[in-house]
Amino acid sequence: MSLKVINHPLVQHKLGLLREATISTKSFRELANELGTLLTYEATQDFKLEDHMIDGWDGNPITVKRLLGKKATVVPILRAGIGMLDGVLELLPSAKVSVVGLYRNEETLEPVAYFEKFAGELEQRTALVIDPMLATGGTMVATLDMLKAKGCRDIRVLVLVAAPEGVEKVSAAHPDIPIYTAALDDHLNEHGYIVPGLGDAGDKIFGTR
Ligand SMILES: O=P(O)(O)OC[C@H]1O[C@H](OP(=O)(O)OP(=O)(O)O)[C@H](O)[C@@H]1O
Ligand SMILES: O=c1cc[nH]c(=O)[nH]1
Ligand SMILES: [Mg+2]
Repeated sequence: MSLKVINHPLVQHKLGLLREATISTKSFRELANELGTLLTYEATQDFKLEDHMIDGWDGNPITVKRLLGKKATVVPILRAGIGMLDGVLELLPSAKVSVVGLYRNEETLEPVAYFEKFAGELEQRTALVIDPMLATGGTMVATLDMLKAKGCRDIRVLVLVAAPEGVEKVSAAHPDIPIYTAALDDHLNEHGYIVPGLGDAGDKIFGTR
């Protein structure tokens, strides 16, 4: 299993603000995006660099670093993943966006897929899959299955909060894929919600609660 809980003070502070019961839609959106940026910083630590020659300020050539060829795609899982997208694109402004739509059946907790539109050349891209919540893990496993079926091999998962049940399910199905999260929470309640969690992230981001 490759689970990386990001204990950076800024991440933990913002996560604490996000858990507040009376948080406004505006604040939830801002914090979800800011955490998306910070998780992206962590999840791209192994991106490769190459040397590149440029003209420096004084007219002399200098060697600088630049990201090596391999391209990225950000994969928000509708709806709630959209709430982290702007934050991720802050650091990867040229990344293509591959959108998948899945919702969780409220009774069975099984994922239902209803949309997919992937960027091209997925086999050459690093995919950052974003969703605020990893609960039972059904939605994430279905998304990772879809990405691998399209040829994508380098995939990272970025979630704001993960439940142990979800981490186990994803790790069992896709042991090669690292999970970056701000928190590994305690458990799922009888409705499949993460405790302490955030509540319904989609409703909070879209103001539909
Ligand atoms: O790990 P799981 O048990 O599969 O649950 C996690 C999924 O549930 C939520 O989406 P939801 O079904 O509420 O859809 P929404 O984003 O449209 O609100 C959440 O954003 C994840 O996608
Ligand atoms: O805790 C949870 C679980 C699934 N979806 C959410 O939005 N929150
Ligand atoms: Mg929801």
